[in-house]
Amino acid sequence: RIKAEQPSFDNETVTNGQNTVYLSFGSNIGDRIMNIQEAIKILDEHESITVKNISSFFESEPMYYLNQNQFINGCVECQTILTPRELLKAIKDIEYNKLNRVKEFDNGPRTLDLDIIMYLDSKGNQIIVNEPDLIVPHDKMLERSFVLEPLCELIPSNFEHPISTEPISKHLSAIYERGNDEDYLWKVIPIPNHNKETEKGTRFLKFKTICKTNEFTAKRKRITISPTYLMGILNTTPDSFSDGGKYNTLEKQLDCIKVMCQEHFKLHENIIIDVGGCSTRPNSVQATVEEELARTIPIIEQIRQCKELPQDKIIISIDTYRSEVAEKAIQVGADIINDISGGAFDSDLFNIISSHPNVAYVLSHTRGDIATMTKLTSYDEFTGSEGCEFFNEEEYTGNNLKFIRVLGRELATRYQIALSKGVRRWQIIVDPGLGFAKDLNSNLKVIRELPFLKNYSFLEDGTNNYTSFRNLPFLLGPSRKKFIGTITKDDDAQNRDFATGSIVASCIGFGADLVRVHNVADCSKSIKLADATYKLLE
Ligand SMILES: Nc1nc2ncc(COP(=O)(O)O)nc2c(=O)[nH]1
Ligand SMILES: Nc1nc2ncc(COP(=O)(O)O)nc2c(=O)[nH]1
Repeated sequence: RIKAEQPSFDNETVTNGQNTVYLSFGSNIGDRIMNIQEAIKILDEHESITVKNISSFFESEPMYYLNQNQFINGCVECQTILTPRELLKAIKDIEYNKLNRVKEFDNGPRTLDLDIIMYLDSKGNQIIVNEPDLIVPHDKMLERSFVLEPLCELIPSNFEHPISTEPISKHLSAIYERGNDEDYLWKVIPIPNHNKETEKGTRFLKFKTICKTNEFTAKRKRITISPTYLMGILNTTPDSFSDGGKYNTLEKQLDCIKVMCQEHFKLHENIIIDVGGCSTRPNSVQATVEEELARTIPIIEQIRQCKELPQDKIIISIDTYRSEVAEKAIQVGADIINDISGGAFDSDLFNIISSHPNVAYVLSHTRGDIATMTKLTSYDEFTGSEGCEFFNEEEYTGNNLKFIRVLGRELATRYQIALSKGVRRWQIIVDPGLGFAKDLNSNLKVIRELPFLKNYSFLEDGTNNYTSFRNLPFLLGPSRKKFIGTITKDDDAQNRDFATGSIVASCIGFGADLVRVHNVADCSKSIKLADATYKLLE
């Protein structure tokens, strides 16, 4: 336990301006996600507290007292004029009076636990408090991956602990170096639960990342060891380049889905079905909203009403950039909004996503629009705000990663816009947009340099706007795309399935967490093989 020296804050700076505080939250009773979302809402509504940033959600094994439920943990960054003592009173009020927490014993189960982790005054100085019932920074934080992992999503990797003066990211690496399995967390993305009989609350997309030391180079790197999710494409558009509208009736679509699932569940636990009613092929004619709704809503309803399908294993995404289609699809049972435009084609889309905090959102990279994207393939210039990039722990200004730095910064800009509209980090899956505003070489770099993109973070000059892709799952959609046909000399998209199986394995080898494919039966096997090879999953 770290004993802080004497309290070193003068009331002046703490009470005269917006202080930045990092809180950790945990819940392991009842609907854990709802408890946490409710607590964050109450925090933000408090007249003297503003929520600025929230980490992902993590599921973790209980520490200290092991005979209890797994926790959902995370961290939240707030601005407040409250002193540390006043803040403690406010969060205890939220725990005990607003969320009716009953504390049976120390380290025991709780509906909600909020702790002050760090407190910086309006000038950015760390405030140290060392009183019997209030120790800041939290005296156990450095032994808790369930605090440091989410916290490292919110602070630059060179952010130091005020007492150890070591970067907090180094303390987290030290925990992982101990190699205790219970220190590794599941990153969870809440999605709706449609099976009323089972537990209420949410289902999750789950991802587990560990730090492995390369036995030859002794370098440590983060690798995901959880199974890759397959997103199977259901094109309901007559002109989609790969299916030519052979699923143009509800019955045919439902039959296709039953076959898709039957094959897939031989090898995998669940499936994501991506329903698309408006082609996003470059230069394709865009369906009207009415056409898109007519092609997608009925089949989503049919899937959700089909008793033969195991509802809790079926996750539905809607491939749309339109807010009206997204809203309607969510109402009839979609779990994920898969938007190729990064929220750029419909200014109301982010509002829809933020009004459904338990629906996941695929934040994709593209440029321009369907008609212009093929011309916008130069990555020599930075667009958007000035700032610096980090990869892993180091600030990076090298030139050889220019493509990834430009791509990362454009994705970070869209990410910041999404958050400014109320979308939460815990909802986001990132897609670097294979085939969208990228030439052949750029598409191959997206795959080859994926590890850098997954470790990318960006600090905007002169602000605290820090965007880290740490723990955000990456979706790649290479299936039957032109860049494959160019290399394999297959002009007809229908002949690219074998090649797609190969490139899917490469995507997983470089760290893809989800892959979007047409041929589910074949790619199911490619994924299983790639997971066994790269993710140590036999
Ligand atoms: N995984 C996990 N284990 C835990 N064990 C004890 C406490 C008690 O924490 P406290 O010392 O802040 O009351 N909190 C957690 C928690 O949030 N997550
Ligand atoms: N998330 C995501 N969604 C997508 N939707 C359509 C297409 C265009 O390909 P298609 O016409 O074969 O569906 N590609 C993607 C993609 O790469 N990622």
